[in-house]
Amino acid sequence: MKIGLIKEIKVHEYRVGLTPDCVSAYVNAGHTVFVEKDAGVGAGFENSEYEKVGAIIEENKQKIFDDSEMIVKVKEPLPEEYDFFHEGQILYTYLHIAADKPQAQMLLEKKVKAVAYETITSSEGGLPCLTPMSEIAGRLATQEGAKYLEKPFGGRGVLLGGVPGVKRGNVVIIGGGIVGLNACKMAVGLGANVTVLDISASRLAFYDDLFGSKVTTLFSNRTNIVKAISEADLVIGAVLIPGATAPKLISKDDLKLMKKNSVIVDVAIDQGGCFETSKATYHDNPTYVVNDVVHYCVANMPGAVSLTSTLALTATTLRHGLAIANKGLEKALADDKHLLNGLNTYDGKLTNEAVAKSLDIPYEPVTF
Ligand SMILES: NC(=O)C1=CN([C@@H]2O[C@H](COP(=O)(O)OP(=O)(O)OC[C@H]3O[C@@H](n4cnc5c(N)ncnc54)[C@H](O)[C@@H]3O)[C@@H](O)[C@H]2O)C=CC1
Ligand SMILES: CC(=O)C(=O)O
Ligand SMILES: [Mg+2]
Repeated sequence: MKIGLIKEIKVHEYRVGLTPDCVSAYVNAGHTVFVEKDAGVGAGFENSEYEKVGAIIEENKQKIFDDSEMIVKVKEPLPEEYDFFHEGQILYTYLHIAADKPQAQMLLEKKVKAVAYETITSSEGGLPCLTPMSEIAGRLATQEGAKYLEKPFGGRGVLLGGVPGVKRGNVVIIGGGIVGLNACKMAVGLGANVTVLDISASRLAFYDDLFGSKVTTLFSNRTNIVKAISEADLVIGAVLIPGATAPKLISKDDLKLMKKNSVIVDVAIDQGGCFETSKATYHDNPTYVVNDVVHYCVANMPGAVSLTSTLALTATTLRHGLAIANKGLEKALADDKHLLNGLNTYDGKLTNEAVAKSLDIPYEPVTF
């Protein structure tokens, strides 16, 4: 198969969809890999390293799209990239289309066969190709939250760990999945007072077993959310209903209950965010203020730690990418229901139920 590796164009997105080691695996399996010039530079991989393992470096982005049967990326296509695609092309990347109707329409109109990393499942449960980025985003969420609590960055001037004689900061994590767990580990490590809210009793029990009295667990309901955020210095939004837009759990009015210059990090922003006031920001200007609450809503947080992220991401995406290349997409989907769960659009059909529901577009499952 002919595979095109595209350089990301999102603001301050430095990850790349394939490392030289990944390219080597494709080439050794008999595939041709076109690498857009400098695609890997932001993650520390030079063109020469790709060339050494057999990639063809190409400067002309349109030519790569024209010549490739499968495009491998990290982030969703941006509007400037829509015209590059051709009918029947395979796209293997994060899509997050539940909160991005124009992109969904483009993929449907162009009949792109789009496999989204974030809806691929596994036999052990969970979302294996989202997990590594959620681990990173969770850890970063606490790190960024701690930074924006600093006065020069607009925060209320609170050190999360406190010091002897002065109380610790309060961190509230809404959604205790992978992002939540990793945010929690970092917050506990910093010595903060941590509260985790989730709708899953078993998930809360897991936290209780893991952290004991270091973490307070609460059922995620209106009463508990309102009380928790009113006492918080840092609130981390980390809910997910796979494929769907995030539920809005905190309204603009609710922010008035929060402390002045407290901080929200809405990691769920790529699925639309779980705060009414969240809107996507970029690493070059990551925060804004609403009702005296600092909002950090970067939708590609892992892009900031591009080397760690690229190694973690590609370690999990390579297997399915190789299966698609080796068997052809249709056979790979027929053989693996977990990969089929990753399929979001095919031949003009929206093939993921949760995504279709969020977009109010008919769900048209496909079988192979
Ligand atoms: N901004 C960024 O750069 C990144 C964003 N993400 C996003 O972070 C979000 C979370 O991802 P994961 O932790 O991997 O998902 P996950 O599926 O592991 O965890 C989600 C958790 O939310 C809980 N939940 C669902 N509804 C809830 C509610 N009403 N109240 C409280 N909890 C609720 C679930 O029970 C689950 O435990 C996703 O939207 C994901 O795409 C992930 C990586 C990077
Ligand atoms: C998951 C995601 O959106 C990211 O890593 O950017
Ligand atoms: Mg994202």
